[in-house]
Amino acid sequence: MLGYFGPAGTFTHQALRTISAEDAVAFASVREALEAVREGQLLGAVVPIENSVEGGVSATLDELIAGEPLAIRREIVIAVEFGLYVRPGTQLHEVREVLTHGHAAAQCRDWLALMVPQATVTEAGSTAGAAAEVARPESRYDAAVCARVAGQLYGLTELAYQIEDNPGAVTRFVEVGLAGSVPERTGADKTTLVAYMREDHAGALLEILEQFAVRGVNLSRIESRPTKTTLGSYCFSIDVEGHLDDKRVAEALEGLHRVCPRVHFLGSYPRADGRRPAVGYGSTDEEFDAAAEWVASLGG
Ligand SMILES: O=C(O)C(=O)Cc1ccccc1
Repeated sequence: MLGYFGPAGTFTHQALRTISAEDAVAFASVREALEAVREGQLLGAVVPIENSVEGGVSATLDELIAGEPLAIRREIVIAVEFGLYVRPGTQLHEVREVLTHGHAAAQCRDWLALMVPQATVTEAGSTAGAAAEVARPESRYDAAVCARVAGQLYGLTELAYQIEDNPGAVTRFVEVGLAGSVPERTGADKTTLVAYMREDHAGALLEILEQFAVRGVNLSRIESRPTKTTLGSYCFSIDVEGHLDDKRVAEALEGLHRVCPRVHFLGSYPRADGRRPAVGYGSTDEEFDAAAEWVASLGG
């Protein structure tokens, strides 16, 4: 069975529904969902990882870095549209307390400031959790910013829809399982990894980037995250275009292993958009093989 960052009605739940119609278990936090995968209670879990407006979801990136190895085996990208939902009867001018997930608040900041300037916005665990809370008659919160399905599910009234400041925003979710088997290469894949930087070393970040650049590997995301040991100590969470079975990617990983004190491989998996990377000259598998054969032949 799969788990997801819930409760029912979250955007993560919607993402999960695009890949599975079977029953799934909701968890109140990304940590709890991933912990259940680590403990073997679930086949996998769907969690948010990146938003086109807000960037990486730090709770997920941090959880993937910490603890027992987990691996991403699929990505799901969905459009996110938000609405403002209240208990039946509440009018817009009566909304004083808004509850929602931090990413939703950030994506609707301008609209909320303009349309409910009198309101205070409080962060909830999730958008659907906020809707469930607002649905309680005695709740101190007047409105939730959430998906339309969540508003409906918890019996709320829609005061406004598509209140996001950046129309067309998408969120990327990943299905995570125990590390071990890597999905087969499709030719349109992504690989996620975490590289730790050598400390007190000039050019350490450049050294990491070089490993990809010289092998023609394009990056689709790179974010620094604190290692949580000392102030100023960082690692990099990176998505690259390609699969572990692509020679250029495998060689880049070997290079990282030589120049970084620690590298975590977090999975190779098919891209949601099916886009194949443009592999520049000198970076195809055939060219890597031909080069290796040539070097092997030199000794006679
Ligand atoms: O709270 C939710 O519904 C989530 O799944 C997390 C989230 C919040 C805002 C945008 C995308 C995902």
